[in-house]
Amino acid sequence: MNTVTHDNLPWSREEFEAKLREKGQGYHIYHPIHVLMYEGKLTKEQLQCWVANRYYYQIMIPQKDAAVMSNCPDKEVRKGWIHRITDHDGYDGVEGGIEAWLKLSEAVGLSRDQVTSLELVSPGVKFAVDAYVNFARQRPWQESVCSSLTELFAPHIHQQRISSWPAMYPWVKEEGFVYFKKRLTEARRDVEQGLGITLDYFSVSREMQLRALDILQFKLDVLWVIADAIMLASTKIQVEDRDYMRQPVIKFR
Ligand SMILES: O=C(O)c1cc(C(=O)O)c2c(n1)C(=O)C(=O)c1cc(C(=O)O)[nH]c1-2
Repeated sequence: MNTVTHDNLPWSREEFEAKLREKGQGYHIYHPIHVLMYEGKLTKEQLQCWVANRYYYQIMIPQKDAAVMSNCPDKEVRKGWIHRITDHDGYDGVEGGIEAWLKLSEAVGLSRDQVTSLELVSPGVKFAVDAYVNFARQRPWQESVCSSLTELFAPHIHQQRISSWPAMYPWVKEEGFVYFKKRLTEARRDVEQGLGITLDYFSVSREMQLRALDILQFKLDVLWVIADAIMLASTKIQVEDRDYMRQPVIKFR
């Protein structure tokens, strides 16, 4: 029989939320590629590589959210969740995030065709993004909701780009910032619903709360691996005296 001790009682909602927020220490804002980006140290080709690869994340997010909804029998939750799909896809003549990302692509000097063909997407990015979508397809919807909570930390990274890019990358056209500005409000609103569901569902036991922290770690890992893969795809690699020169933006297909 399990013994109930102080150590395995569930944390209070406040303590649990604080534990979730502490996970922000592992957010991809601290990944070298994002630090270099913020400091203005990426070349034009490297920034283009990041934009082209991140497009794959952008287009898969609505499919991920449709998977969450398809697993969720609760009408009220679905009513709150559905706008995540229209935020990205757009509706009734209103442009969504995917279109805004394509404008960002053009603002950094890429063509739409180059980006929408996905020919610049590295296999590592594809694997990582697909792992996130498959998680949402296969796991209970409350777990998928929890996995979206990296958005707790996203406004900070969007704000960093809005603040630093105009000075660091003055050649990026103004329209490029629309996406990041849009996400500032959208992410804050999304996280309210996601956090409420997570605190309710996982607070029944310490074991469940620890499971939530593991799920959030999985998502942090997805984002970290995406950043790793993009960094590798955009870096000149030298090993000993051999020069593994890759094109700044490489074609995989
Ligand atoms: O640019 C970023 O660093 C970043 C991070 C994240 C995130 O933390 O998952 C998202 C986004 N952007 C984003 O734009 C977005 O629409 C989004 C949706 C989700 C999600 O898990 O449902 N994360 C993110």
